[in-house]
Amino acid sequence: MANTWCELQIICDPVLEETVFWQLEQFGFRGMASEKKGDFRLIRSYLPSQEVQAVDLEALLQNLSKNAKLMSLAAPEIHQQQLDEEDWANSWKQYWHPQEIGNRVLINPAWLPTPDTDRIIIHLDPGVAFGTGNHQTTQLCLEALEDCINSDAVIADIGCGSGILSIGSLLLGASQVYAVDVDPLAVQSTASNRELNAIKPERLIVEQGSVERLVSLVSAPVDGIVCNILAEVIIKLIPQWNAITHTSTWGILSGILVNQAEAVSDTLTQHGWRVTSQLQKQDWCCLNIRRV
Ligand SMILES: C[S@@+](CC[C@H](N)C(=O)[O-])C[C@H]1O[C@@H](n2cnc3c(N)ncnc32)[C@H](O)[C@@H]1O
Repeated sequence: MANTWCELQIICDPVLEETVFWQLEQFGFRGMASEKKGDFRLIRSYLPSQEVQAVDLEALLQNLSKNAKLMSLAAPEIHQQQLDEEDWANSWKQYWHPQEIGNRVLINPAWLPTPDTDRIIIHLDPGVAFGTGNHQTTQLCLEALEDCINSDAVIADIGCGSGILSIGSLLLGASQVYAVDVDPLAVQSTASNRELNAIKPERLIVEQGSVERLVSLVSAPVDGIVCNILAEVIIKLIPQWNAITHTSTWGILSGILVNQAEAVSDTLTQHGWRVTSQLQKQDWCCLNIRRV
């Protein structure tokens, strides 16, 4: 007899999206996917039926309505259905499937079997954190990492999200990564993905915070920086980077729209960095940089 899955569909105000993700994760739901539905968001999430206890589900529904009420928003609309293994797999495939990135990396959702491939596999359960590999900015960073990483490199991942770039760096040959994120949920997600990829905690150190946290964390200047955050945030962080880098540290920056690249480049120049090359996917670009 096939396993069955519980699919929860939640239609809510976009403002509630993060709260809903958080609540679902607390309850143990996996693989959240969200899409636009008119002025609302439709969030789908899944849990094996045998793990669903009626009493917990009721508590989840009450929490979601309470949160909406506190923010004076309409209560989310919730639908639940059972899917058999095959239906679940089919519905899931629309949103999450193994994804090849660049020449060497494959992102595999944690709940799918490990594919037979020569590529480096990053096992990932992004939970609520950003970094599934679906976004162009993450893809650009992973592609750039393929060319930059040399063995023994120590790297700082600023804004680690799910930990995708930290884990990618280590699997591509880096010796150690210091990862930080201002969002505690991202820190949690990076730590659980570290475990999923059987990476020792001393090789991937993850803490809540930003560059100021790295200043006290790193024992020596890092060889590389990856930072996929929005351009305006990157511009604010650049002046702090000299405290954690040496004179030939390289960097990979994304989250930058093509028309923002010049402003980022100008700030880099003012602080002793230069752009060595630029990659682009649709409206997004990725800057390869080096300290001079
Ligand atoms: C676009 S996501 C990138 C996630 C992942 N590194 C990737 O490439 O897919 C940006 C992340 O940066 C974090 N963040 C935003 N501002 C930050 C800051 N000033 N310092 C550190 N992290 C920050 C966010 O919480 C978010 O997790």
